Amino acid sequence: MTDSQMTTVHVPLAERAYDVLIGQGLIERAGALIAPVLARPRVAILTDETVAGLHLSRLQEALRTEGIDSAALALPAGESTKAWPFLTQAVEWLLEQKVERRDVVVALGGGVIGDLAGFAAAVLRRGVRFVQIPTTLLAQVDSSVGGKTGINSARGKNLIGAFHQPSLVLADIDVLDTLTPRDFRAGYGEVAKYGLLGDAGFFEWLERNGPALASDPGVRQRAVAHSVAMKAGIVERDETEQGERALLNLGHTFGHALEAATGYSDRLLHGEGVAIGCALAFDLSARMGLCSQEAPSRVLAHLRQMGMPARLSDIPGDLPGDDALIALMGQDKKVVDGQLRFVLARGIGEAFVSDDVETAALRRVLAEARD
Ligand SMILES: O=C(O)C(=O)C[C@@H](O)[C@H](O)[C@H](O)COP(=O)(O)O
Repeated sequence: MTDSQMTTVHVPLAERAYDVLIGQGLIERAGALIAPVLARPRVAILTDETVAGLHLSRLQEALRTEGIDSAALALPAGESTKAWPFLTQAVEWLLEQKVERRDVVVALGGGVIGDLAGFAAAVLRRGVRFVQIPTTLLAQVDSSVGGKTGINSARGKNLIGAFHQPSLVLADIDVLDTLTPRDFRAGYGEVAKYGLLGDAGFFEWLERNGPALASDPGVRQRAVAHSVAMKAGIVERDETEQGERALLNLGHTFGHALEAATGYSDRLLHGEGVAIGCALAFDLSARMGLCSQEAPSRVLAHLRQMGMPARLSDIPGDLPGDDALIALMGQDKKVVDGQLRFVLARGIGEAFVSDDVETAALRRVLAEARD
């Protein structure tokens, strides 16, 4: 693919500014694309065992072609890797590789690897640079951009971490062909989120084009680029989530509680939790009289059209009761003075943050979503 077909989204954060490059065949060109951010021709790659089998040798070959040496560590795939023992393993390995302050760590993988590698880079020698090569739809449209890095605690999702911006993001949309249909769909939860939180026109476009995302590279590139551009704009205005950035958390108060309740297991992928969370956030908004019933109906219909879970009853196995779920929500990072804050909506594309949520309405929404 020529450069004219590659989309560049710039994240303008002064001395922490960087580009997100979105296009086809970027892994094959990774050596040339990464070289400008390197102080010396050597990188340490953190990846997972599944991604290593699919893409690591191509990446290392592309680096070698440009004279860049690389060493790689592959961790187990899955959300349970986003935990202290694997962070320790990654950091100790990076030290063993003698990664220096001016060196670059490369995160090759989905959100788990990107978040963990970014956090490892943030704490290694008090901070080294890193490059994200996201290999899932979710990581391309969301977690690789914006600098939220970290790991999970049994008490909640992403509770240990740091803001640490990458120096470059390479989103090669071809690699999404290797995802399982379930993993691809899970990432779609975050794509739909952008339309729901702030762009009704994009949501309408997704209602028409969403099903083609899995097969049409043009549609895919447009959806990824639009999502990244929206995120870059929000991150530019509110890098450390003092206000507007909390909108990117639409669906996450519910979603993170459900992920903790299911033990960060295969029962519920992060993007699936976000999809259910978005549906519930719109249900709650309608129940509180903030938006018409048409909005949650459209959200539910679209998630169903895309084959996504949207209710608590779509999660296999038993879930804890409402009190336990609400207690898990109490660890949410948006909580202020012990008060839960939710991202609600006045309509599609009109999200806002509220600390004024009636517990009765919340319980009603959770109860209805169990049926
Ligand atoms: O980048 C952000 O800001 C987001 O909230 C995007 C979320 O989709 C992402 O899952 C993020 O990691 C959640 O952050 P958290 O602070 O709520 O854990």
